[in-house]
Amino acid sequence: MAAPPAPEPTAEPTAEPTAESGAGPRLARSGLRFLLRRRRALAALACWSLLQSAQTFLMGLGVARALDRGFLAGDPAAGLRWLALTAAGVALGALSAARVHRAVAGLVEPLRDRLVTGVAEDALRGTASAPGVVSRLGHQTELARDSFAGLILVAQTFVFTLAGAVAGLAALAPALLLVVLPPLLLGLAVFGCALPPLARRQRAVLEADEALAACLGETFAGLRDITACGAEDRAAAETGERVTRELNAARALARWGLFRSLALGLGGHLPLPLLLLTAPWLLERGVTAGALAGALTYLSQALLPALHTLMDGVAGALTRLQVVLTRLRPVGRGPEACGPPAAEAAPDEAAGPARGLAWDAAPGVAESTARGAGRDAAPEAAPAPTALLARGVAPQAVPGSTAPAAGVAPGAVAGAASGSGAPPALELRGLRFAYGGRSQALFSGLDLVLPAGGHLAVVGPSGTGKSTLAALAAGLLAPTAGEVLLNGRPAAGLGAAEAARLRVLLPQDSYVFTGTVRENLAYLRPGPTPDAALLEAARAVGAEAVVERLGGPGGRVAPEELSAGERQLLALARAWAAPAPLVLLDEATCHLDPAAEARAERAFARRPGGALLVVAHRISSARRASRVLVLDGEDHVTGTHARALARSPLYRDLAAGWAPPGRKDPEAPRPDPSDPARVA
Ligand SMILES: Nc1ncnc2c1ncn2[C@@H]1O[C@H](COP(=O)(O)OP(=O)(O)OP(=O)(O)O)[C@@H](O)[C@H]1O
Repeated sequence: MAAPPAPEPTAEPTAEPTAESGAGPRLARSGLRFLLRRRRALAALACWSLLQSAQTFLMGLGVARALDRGFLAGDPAAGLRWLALTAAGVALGALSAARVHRAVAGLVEPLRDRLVTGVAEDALRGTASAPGVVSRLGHQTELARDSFAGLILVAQTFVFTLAGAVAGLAALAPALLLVVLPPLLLGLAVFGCALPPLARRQRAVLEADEALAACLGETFAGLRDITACGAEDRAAAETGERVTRELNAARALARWGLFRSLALGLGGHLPLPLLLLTAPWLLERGVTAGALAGALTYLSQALLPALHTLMDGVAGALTRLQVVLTRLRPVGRGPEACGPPAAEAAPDEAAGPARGLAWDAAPGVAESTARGAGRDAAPEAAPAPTALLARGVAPQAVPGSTAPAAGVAPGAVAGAASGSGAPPALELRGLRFAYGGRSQALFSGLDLVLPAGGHLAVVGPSGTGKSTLAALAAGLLAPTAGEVLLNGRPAAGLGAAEAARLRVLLPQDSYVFTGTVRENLAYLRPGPTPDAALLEAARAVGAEAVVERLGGPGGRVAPEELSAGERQLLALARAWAAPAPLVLLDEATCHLDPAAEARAERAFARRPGGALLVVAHRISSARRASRVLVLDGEDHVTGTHARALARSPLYRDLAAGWAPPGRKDPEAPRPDPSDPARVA
């Protein structure tokens, strides 16, 4: 069964993240309540801001009077006095700016205290993870404070500048207001309408960017597993989808950004030419040349910059504040990494706005879920390839691949038969390989045939190329010369997904991912798999106790809570349940004790029609195989255990101290007369 197709990237990002619908207005209301409870700080802010209004007021008035009563009236001294008064207003404004910042601090510091207290209390209650607490106590609360301060300053500057300019225009000539106010109000109305969608689009860009970053992080960290599972196409498709989503979100934001420009044009720029166009009409009604110049000063020096700051800053600050506050006290989900969409998340993770917002209450700032916390998620909670694997999409489901039929019994190998006529599971023809042109070749002309049902152990000292051989056999490395055939097909010509259908490679560090036991064990199987089949796989390799302890197929797997051996057992069960004809164990049982290792290897050797290549880290492992390949520098010896003993001094050394002579060997391999494994 093919996996459900990945959702088509939408032309426009979802306007409102579902779980956070209504969070904006609720934040605004609770923010207002927060401010109203601090009337003294508000009053101080208003008082000092009035001085800024006075500065604005004097700015245009001073220019007008300097012209009308000074320079144009032939009294330059009066003109200079008015200009001096205007300069004094500027000094007054500078003084008030410092006080305004202090008053703003009186409003925003309590917010930070409140946030810090809440996070600390959560940490003490043990409901927050350490990395999350550190980030929330530091970066996130600072971001909330800065965004809140920015919002207050932008709003305060605009309101008090507007008040000063309107008062000044009224003082110069009320007729000026008739020209200036209508476009200004129209611009503000347009901006007011565009602000909520703008903030949503800005938020969508932020979330798309975070999701892409999280997805890329997981993908890069899990590259080896992605390659081993043949999931490159899938990973590329998902990453590409995130890129497209971010692109679409950015385009949507840019489209809505046009309204911001329109609003600025109407409210800030249009009054200037209007004043010039209506100058004759205004002059007829007694407006002086100085008053006109003063009005132009108000527009260009005060209103336009204030509008610019408001329209540029408010949407971004609002969005940042909303995002940070909802994360500190989550009402929804954080950045979505490469993983199942929200609907697939565990119910506890998808919890909606059940809690209050960060403004309202110091205690109880909630721990984000591993997903909701985005980059704060405990790093160990979901190992790198998790998201890719957790999608439950087997590599066979990669578009374009030919998936084997669903419902293959565990341990039964799809398309493989041990009978005559079946192609070998693995064949190496004249294999030559060196890492780089100048390195010594690890293999030069190695021939090897591993038939369906065969069991080969690769042994040799460290660094002789055992893992390299496994990677070559898996098609993960390309030979310098010669050929690797998987099930009779050149590995070089296989797509990643097709190669993954023909072999499973288990490295020393086995990966399990956050999800259910079922998802972990069934990952390499196409289509739905009955639990009984998964339990059978677990039993076969000796993982039943781990599965039981985790709560059966539906139990949750937390990789960081498993020992290395337990992780290996789950990975072995997954490989055993896979329909691939060839299993390559590259020291994949190194964390198991000898008895557990023996049980797992025998289980793989018994897989009907399945071939096994084991990179052995214990000589007992080699003893169980029907053929042994001894890597000893340029010399390769292969054959049965007896033949290897006879022909390879190295193998004799490795086997020394093994079973005492004459003792019945419990690891003696089953007779395998049909196995034509050979090395030239
Ligand atoms: N990516 C690489 N680039 C260059 N040289 C490499 C690379 N990987 C491995 N080698 C070298 O190739 C040789 C064989 O490495 P390989 O890991 O296959 O040996 P091994 O027999 O599996 O060793 P061990 O038993 O210690 O795991 C070593 O000398 C190693 O340093």
